[in-house]
Amino acid sequence: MTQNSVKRMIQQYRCPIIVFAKKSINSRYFGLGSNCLLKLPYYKTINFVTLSNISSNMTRENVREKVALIGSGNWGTVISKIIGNNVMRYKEFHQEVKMWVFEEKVGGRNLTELINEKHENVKYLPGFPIPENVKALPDLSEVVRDATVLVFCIPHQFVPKTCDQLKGKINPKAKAISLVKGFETDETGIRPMSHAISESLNIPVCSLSGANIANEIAEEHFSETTIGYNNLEEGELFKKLFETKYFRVGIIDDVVGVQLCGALKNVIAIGAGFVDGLKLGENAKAAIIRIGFFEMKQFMKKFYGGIKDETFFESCGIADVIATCYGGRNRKVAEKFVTTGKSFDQLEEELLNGQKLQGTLTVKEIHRVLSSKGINDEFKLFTTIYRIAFEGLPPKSIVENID
Ligand SMILES: NC(=O)c1ccc[n+]([C@@H]2O[C@H](COP(=O)([O-])OP(=O)(O)OC[C@H]3O[C@@H](n4cnc5c(N)ncnc54)[C@H](O)[C@@H]3O)[C@@H](O)[C@H]2O)c1
Ligand SMILES: O=P(O)(O)OC[C@H](O)CO
Repeated sequence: MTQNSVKRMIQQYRCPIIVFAKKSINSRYFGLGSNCLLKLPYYKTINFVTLSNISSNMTRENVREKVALIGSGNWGTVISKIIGNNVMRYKEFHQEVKMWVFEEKVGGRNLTELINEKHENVKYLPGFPIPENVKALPDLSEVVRDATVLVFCIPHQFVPKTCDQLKGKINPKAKAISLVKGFETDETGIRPMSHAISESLNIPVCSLSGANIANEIAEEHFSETTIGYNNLEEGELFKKLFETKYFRVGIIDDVVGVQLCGALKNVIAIGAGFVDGLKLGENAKAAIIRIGFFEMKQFMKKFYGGIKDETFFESCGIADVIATCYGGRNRKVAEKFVTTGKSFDQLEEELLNGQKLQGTLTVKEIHRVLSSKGINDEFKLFTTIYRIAFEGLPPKSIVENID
């Protein structure tokens, strides 16, 4: 092998690491220096190691994270664009992203085939290109095989079953981040998605949530988001994976707080939609936002110790309440609930083309917890929203039943 053939190999295979079988045959032997001498755009350094010292040389720096994206709905697809581009920018990551698609037929063809052929999710995010290094797959096991980073972005009702399917299939050293806006409940309280995933798969889980209406971010309009971490190193790695010029990432050591805000703001959005349907104007909507924000904070503090006050003033907190009460799907469908008198299930089916509401389920889930604890009176807005949505209370009660 000549110096030129080694260079060609590096370029052809985009190698970040070159392993030499014999100690005597090393990078100097080829006149390549002890580390990277080629100014290639895709790696900052190329690591030359010999087989004999490969294990000691394989530091965190040169073991690249393989990213699997679990989900490909409206937000999942925007995220595939962001992380697909970012893994190409940083040497910490392997350059392919495998994306799990819950397979379905679109125009008689498999959605995975359409995504891989057109590099576009024609059903959940039509009109926006997906980077070519994002590979859509219908088989969950194949998506997570070898992955060291799992990004969960599916509606919260599908998380338990998806985790069941993942048991025993993932890399035990993997780490995850949940972009899911929802939680699990039972009579005793709530279980954040990060805990549900972590307990099911025995891996650490961070969270990401913010004022993030997917289509606006697909357009690359400026927005912010918040990552909640337990371990700073993981928080910083995830920031690298997600941040772009138009998608600014703040990090805070409050995994639970970040994601609970993301779940509960959907309840407030339903209240805001009722106000819009009733045409009560902006003052009334601002009042619902204020009271909703207060109940959200009370609820979180009651059910979880350790949530930081600062979290409520990050993108995941007040900013997401505002964004979702003006531009989200929960708001839109709640408005139609008032103006058409149809049920939420019917409207979801008719208006969202397969996309899922998270707020209606969360309204039911928190009502169950509040009822079992006998504390509905402490959460008058949340309780009224439940009763309008599911017990036939007139929508105008939204402003009559609150103090
Ligand atoms: N869309 C947004 O603007 C937005 C922004 C931030 C966060 N989120 C959150 O991200 C999460 C994912 O939402 P989304 O917008 O990507 O999805 P979506 O609502 O657009 O689409 C629903 C997805 O669920 C999939 N699905 C249907 N049945 C399934 C099943 N049985 N098992 C697994 N998957 C199934 C569909 O294939 C589709 O990919 C939600 O918690 C949502 O609140 C959404
Ligand atoms: O469309 P929604 O109501 O699910 O809200 C979308 C995002 O969560 C807003 O941040």
